[in-house]
Amino acid sequence: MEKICVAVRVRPLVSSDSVNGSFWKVHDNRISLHKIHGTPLSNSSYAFDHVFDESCSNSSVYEILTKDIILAALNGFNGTAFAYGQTSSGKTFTMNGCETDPGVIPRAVKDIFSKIETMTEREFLIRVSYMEIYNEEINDLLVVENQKLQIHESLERGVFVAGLREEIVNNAEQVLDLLKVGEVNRHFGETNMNVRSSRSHTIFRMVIESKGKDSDSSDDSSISDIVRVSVLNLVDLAGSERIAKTGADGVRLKEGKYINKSLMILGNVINKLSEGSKNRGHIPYRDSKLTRILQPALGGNAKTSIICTVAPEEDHIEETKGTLQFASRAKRITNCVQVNEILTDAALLKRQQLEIEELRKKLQGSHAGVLEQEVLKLRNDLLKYEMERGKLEMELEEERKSRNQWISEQQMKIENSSTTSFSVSDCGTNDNQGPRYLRRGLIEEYSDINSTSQGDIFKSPCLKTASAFVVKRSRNSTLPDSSPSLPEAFSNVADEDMWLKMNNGYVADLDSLQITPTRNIQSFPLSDTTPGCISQTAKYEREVQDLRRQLELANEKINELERKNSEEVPSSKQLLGENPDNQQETPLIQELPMRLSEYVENYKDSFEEVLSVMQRFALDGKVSTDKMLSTMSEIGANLFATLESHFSTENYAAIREQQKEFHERMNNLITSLELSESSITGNQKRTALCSCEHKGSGLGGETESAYSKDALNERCESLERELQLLQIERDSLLEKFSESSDKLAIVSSQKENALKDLNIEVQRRKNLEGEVKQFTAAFVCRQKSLTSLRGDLKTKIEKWRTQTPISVPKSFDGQD
Ligand SMILES: Nc1ncnc2c1ncn2[C@@H]1O[C@H](COP(=O)(O)OP(=O)(O)OP(=O)(O)O)[C@@H](O)[C@H]1O
Repeated sequence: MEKICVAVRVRPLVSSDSVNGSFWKVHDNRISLHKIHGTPLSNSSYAFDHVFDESCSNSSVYEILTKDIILAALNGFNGTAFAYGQTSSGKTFTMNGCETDPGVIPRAVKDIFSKIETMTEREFLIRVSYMEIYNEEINDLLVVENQKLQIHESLERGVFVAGLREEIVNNAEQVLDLLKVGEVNRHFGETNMNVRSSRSHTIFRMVIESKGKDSDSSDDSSISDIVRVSVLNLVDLAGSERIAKTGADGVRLKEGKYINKSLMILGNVINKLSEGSKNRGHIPYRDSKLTRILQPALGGNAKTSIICTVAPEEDHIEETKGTLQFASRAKRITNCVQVNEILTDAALLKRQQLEIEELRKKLQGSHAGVLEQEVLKLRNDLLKYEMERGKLEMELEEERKSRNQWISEQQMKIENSSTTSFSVSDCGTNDNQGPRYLRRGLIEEYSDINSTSQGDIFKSPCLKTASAFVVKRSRNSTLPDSSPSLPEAFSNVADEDMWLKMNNGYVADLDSLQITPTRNIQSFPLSDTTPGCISQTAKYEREVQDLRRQLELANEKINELERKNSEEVPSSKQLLGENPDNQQETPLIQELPMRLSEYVENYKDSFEEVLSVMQRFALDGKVSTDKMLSTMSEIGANLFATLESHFSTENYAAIREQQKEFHERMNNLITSLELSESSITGNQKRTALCSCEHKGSGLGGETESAYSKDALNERCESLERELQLLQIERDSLLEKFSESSDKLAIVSSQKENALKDLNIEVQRRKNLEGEVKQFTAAFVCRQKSLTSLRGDLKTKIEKWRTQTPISVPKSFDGQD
């Protein structure tokens, strides 16, 4: 922001008006109105940037006031210097000067060219135009025909006078010559106040274009393609005038009115501008052509200096005061000054290339490629981990399956072992003399038992229970003498198993039987330190012992019944013998023990076969406890039915009642046994699970499995841990992948934007190239037409010279 530089210049006294001398005194940059004898008047002192007194030369005015603006114009700043003041105050003298003291304009012209010569690093193109605003019409002072030109405005050129001739000049002389031409065409008129009064506002304009000279360096060349374009306006305004003083009439009066009107509008513009940006409101630039053309100089982009010329005479005090007030207001105006640079097509192209290069660098700088590679690597890693994870999951699944299978097998075994824990009396003897033998067995299914011939099945109440042992009579073999005798009872099942293990399954007491263990002897852990396991096992053992006791009681009952039965048989026989109706049954009753014995003997093998089948089914897991029990009940019922058919006596009816009662009791006992078994089974399952989970708790044949199960568990846990780690790693990778994807998306969008910009720039470049071609073609065409016109003009001049006796002025000679 830069304030307008305002100076006041006091014209020397004109001889005819200088009787009373100057009423204005100049001191430094202050001008004051004095009385005739030098007494200062109040409220009549004005200060400005510069005040030039009467003795000041044009040289000083130029040097102090306008030289900087002129030189700034060479560096790309717009500049305006104009003279304002009443008529005959010395404006034209200041701007144009005289031969002995050239004014601002000729000095500026000379200075510009002399300065250009020193600025060897740049090359200049200077165009000059000269116009006047006469009666509010714009005339071209360099081309007489160009009258009443119009003002236009465009983005590229701003406000400009269309059709105004602009001469390209190479030196000061050329310009001065043009000035002379303009002076010839300018409107002057004689008034009472000035014999050569300017009747128009003149604007001498120099358009200075410059650019750095070409250099080898690419950077310098890009700078050199930046063209500075500045407009220097040197304005000589027409002076305000009072009609009464000037005595103007007719044309002069009309001129005067236009002059005053335009000056008044200029004053208004200055007033508005001096009010500051907040209060200025609308600036009436368009109210006159003068203000319109000077718009950039007034509050716009230009360095502006105003020289206000005043007449020192007493007669012009009021006009001088008006001028000083105008100057005071102008002093408050601030312009926004900046270098005007435009880009040539080449510069534009180079700048675009630079921008493209910058975009490329930006793209490279964004590490898009690196990120893409990183993302690719992460994707590969992720894929690899996913594959590994899948593999591990499959392995884990297999491990789980095998573990579950193992556990179910173990549970099944445990269940089987528990569901068949009941006692069996030795069915292989019919003399009731054999030892009571407590045994646990494995019986699960008896699916084919029904298909077996019922007649071949040993139908005995004893078969309600089953043994895990194949019991065979070793008819032709003798047991070793060293066979141990079976203890009456075991404290627990483990002891029992241990005993069997140690004695290879042979029992000396069962001298007529060979007992072969058909299962792996399974035991429950003695060394199980798990409290839950201990308690469960102990409970289980207690329940088993209770059941054993109950069964022993039941067996005793059965024995007793059988004994009673045998005692009753003689009396029955007696009864049968006395009763002739029963004669047919007597031999049967008499033969009963023998036949029963035979019966038992005959079906012994069948019974063993049944047991064998049951044993096999049990081992194959085909027999359920329910089915086994129901089959046994059926066998028992058949046996009773057989006995009933043989002993249909009243006594036997009582025995039968007792047997029925026994049968019911047995059923009840079996029911309670089943309930206890299911309870035990549940406990055993839990016990087994506890045992499995407890490291090192396996015993006997199961120890290895237990250890392998532990290993499996450890392996599973390890795999699960690895899986968790992999999942964490995978999540981390996914997170990284997500972040990278986000970055990639951003970079991609940047890349897309950059590419879009690139395309736009390329398109712009193409358009510009097209425009350059068009302009070049138009320029060539124009040059051709110019050459043609010059040729015609030359011909005409030659013709004119030859035809007219008047000598043609030299200035029209030649190319001009
Ligand atoms: N500083 C000066 N030194 C010597 N003579 C001057 C000076 N200023 C003006 N004059 C003379 O005063 C006369 C009027 O000056 P000039 O024509 O420059 O006034 P003007 O302001 O341009 O008038 P107008 O507005 O009517 O054109 C001229 O004869 C001029 O030579």
